[in-house]
Amino acid sequence: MEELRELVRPYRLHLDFLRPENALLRYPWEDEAAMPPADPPKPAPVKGEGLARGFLCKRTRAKPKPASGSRANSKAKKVSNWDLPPQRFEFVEEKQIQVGDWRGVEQSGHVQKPKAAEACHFYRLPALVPSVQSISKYLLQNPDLFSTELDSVDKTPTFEFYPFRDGEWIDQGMRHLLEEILDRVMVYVRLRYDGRCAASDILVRRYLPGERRSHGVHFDGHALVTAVLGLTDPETYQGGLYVQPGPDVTSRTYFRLEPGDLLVHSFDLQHGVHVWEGARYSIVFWIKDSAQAVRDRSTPWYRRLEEQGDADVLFNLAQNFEHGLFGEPVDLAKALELYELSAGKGHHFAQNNLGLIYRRLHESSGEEQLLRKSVHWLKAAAEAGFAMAQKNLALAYANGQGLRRDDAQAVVWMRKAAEQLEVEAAYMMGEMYRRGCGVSSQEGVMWYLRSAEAGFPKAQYTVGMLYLEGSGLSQDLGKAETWLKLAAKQGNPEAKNNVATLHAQRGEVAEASQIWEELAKSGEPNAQCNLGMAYLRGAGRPEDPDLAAEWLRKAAQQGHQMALQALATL
Ligand SMILES: O=C(O)CCC(=O)C(=O)O
Ligand SMILES: [Fe+2]
Repeated sequence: MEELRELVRPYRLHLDFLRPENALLRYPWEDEAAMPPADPPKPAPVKGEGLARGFLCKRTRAKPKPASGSRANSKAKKVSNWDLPPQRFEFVEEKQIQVGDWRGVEQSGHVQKPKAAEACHFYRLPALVPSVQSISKYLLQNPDLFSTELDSVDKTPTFEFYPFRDGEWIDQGMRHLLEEILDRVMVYVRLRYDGRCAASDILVRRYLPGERRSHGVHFDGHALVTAVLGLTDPETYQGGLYVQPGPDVTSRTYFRLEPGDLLVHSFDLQHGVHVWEGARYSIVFWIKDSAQAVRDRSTPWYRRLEEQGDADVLFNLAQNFEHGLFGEPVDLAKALELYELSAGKGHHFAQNNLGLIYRRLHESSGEEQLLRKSVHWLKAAAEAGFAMAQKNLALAYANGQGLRRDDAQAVVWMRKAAEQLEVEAAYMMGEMYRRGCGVSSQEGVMWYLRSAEAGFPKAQYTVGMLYLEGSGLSQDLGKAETWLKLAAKQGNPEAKNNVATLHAQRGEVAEASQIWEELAKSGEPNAQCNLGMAYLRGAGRPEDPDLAAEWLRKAAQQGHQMALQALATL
């Protein structure tokens, strides 16, 4: 055994964070009696991963923790949104309805649109489906149906599964279980919205501990109507589907959905999902205004409604023109015109998008006035309280894009976004600590933990590394491995590499090489180097100098220093 350890020792160096140049600060804040060193070591700059390219904060020293009893400590502490229980939406109106052969109750609710006279209406049909047990059983028995592919926006796995797509059944097992339910949903939707409505997609989502458990606030712009079927007992989890009519989290309320309850809303409902505790499953039905729209994958209702000037319609249509979606051509001039109209009506999503588009246009043209417009709109949305814009404004301050570079302001705005239960912003607060932007170590680690607990893979990886190193958290190899495994399960390549490394350090070289091989084939340089070493030393792989050289070369071509050194000794 000792011999194997000896063989795999170099792998330890491949743990990214353990390389001297990436070493984390160590502050003994866990020990109440101890104070941080008077002159703490400067944090090492870390390359741009995680934040926008070019992000590099000035190095600042972490401030010593105030001694207990000091003024700072005795100030009444504001309760964080992260510690408040989710607030529930209460339906007050209800009436008896008949949907085909189903008689039941329709509950109506609405929220006022910000800065507009209109309200957005939605409905809950309690117990539309008498039992969802067989569906839940099917989903539990087939966990692999859920995709671990990465979301195009935030690059984390989605854990979603489409049994029905573009008007066609894909999964016959689910067809058997859902066909009658879909019929019932459609009878209701046609009565309530438009007699020609047709189902476009059905999506099953899961939100499990350790996995992604939040979808930021958004519109379902591709569907005229969305219906969400509850599958999980709401007593067993906290949070869930929420409506957020205003720009900020304080306007957010959560829908209680018993298994079998249906919640129905239109394209202009600002909503999202955040699950604090427990596990939740849901089924989402996306419905268009005609069978033709399903066939064409189009959203014709926006063109029909455009003239009425609703800010949500203008925003959704602008997105279609910006990206050439749903049958519209890419037309940036038209997109800008619509975004401007929507932003002028106070639409914070439109304002945020304008901020980003104007910055892109500035980058390609060099026109200063475009950058001023970008900052104007980002600030408008951020000051209104919109977390996405606050995050973008923070990065603009950190990178000096259109604003004088200002780390303190970057932290202020990122903290505001993170306080709104934004898992990526929370992770970035941790990064800001690690990059020496003036976030205390205590606060930085707290944000990493919040983000990790909410399922954000990069934060899970980082928390794993903090436990491994005993940096900021007391060293705990068990917890380290648990967090690294969670991040690895969500596809984080560095975490997979380090889980393999931990196996290797215990002498479990077969398991280690297996993981490295998979990862190396996907192009991860640390794993390529480690696999090369495994072939070189015959650890977990037959000794094979040719294969060793091949993998080491692949890693070296990506600039991997260890691989370069190892190659030089061959
Ligand atoms: O899971 C849910 O309840 C809804 C998810 C959602 O909003 C979406 O998929 O667009
Ligand atoms: Fe949605």
